[in-house]
Amino acid sequence: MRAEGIGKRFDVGGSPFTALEGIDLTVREGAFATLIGPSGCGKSTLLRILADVVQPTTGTVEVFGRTPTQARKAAEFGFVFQDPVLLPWRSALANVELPLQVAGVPKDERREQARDLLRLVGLEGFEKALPAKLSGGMARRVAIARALILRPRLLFLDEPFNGLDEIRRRQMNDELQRIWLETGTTAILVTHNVSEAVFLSDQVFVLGRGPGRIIAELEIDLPRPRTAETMLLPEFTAYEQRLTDLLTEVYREIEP
Ligand SMILES: Nc1ncnc2c1ncn2[C@@H]1O[C@H](COP(=O)(O)OP(=O)(O)OP(=O)(O)O)[C@@H](O)[C@H]1O
Repeated sequence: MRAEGIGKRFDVGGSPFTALEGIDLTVREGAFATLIGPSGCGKSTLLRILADVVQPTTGTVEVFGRTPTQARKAAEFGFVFQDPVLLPWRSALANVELPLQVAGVPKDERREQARDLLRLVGLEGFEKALPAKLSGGMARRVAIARALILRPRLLFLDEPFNGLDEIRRRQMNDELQRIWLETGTTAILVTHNVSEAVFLSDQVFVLGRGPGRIIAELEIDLPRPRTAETMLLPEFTAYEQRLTDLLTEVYREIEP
């Protein structure tokens, strides 16, 4: 996907506020890309523009040769939000199959696909569980399974592991990498977490603020699948340090 000259102005209490300006980015097909930057730099807004949820004020987006609206209508997008937003009265399986139900897919077929996906996200045996019975990590896996059920070419993830402790977050990063490798989808993640960005990504876009813009792009060239051992490699630590330095610069610009 390619975005060119993306800008976004909001009307805040009658005055214009420029949230994003001059954003150019290209995410390779099949890559795992991450947007990282300080709070309020426009990461979520940019993700929503790429996903056709919000319209840009300037610029264009092209997704596999289509406009974002065409791609969204062709069900090429999957979305995982910060909050898993599961329907509390539906079982894990029924939550995952919902997009297929809406699309009118017969019951047996959608059940089978939902079951396969729950297995893929490591929740075999929890098909009948209601969301209230699931841990935070499990609920997020259900949300990822639901986002994958229409077999999207592009998966958008907006801080999906916020609020999980460090160990759970690492487990979810492992799972997400495995799922991404198995499905071959292109993924775009928003995060604040430097290790998460390095662990998961092929491409990292660092955003600065005032207005939101891309200040650096980092290629993470580490073999897959990445593991706990990968995180101990000097190359891994060097990428973390480089990213931390870039973010420190950005924070210094905001609050010297
Ligand atoms: N609908 C809106 N109307 C007015 N201003 C908005 C709107 N949506 C976002 N903004 C503003 O645009 C800026 C970017 O917001 P956005 O949520 O995209 O940032 P972010 O980098 O994702 O932040 P965080 O990391 O805290 O989630 C913020 O200053 C925010 O207040």
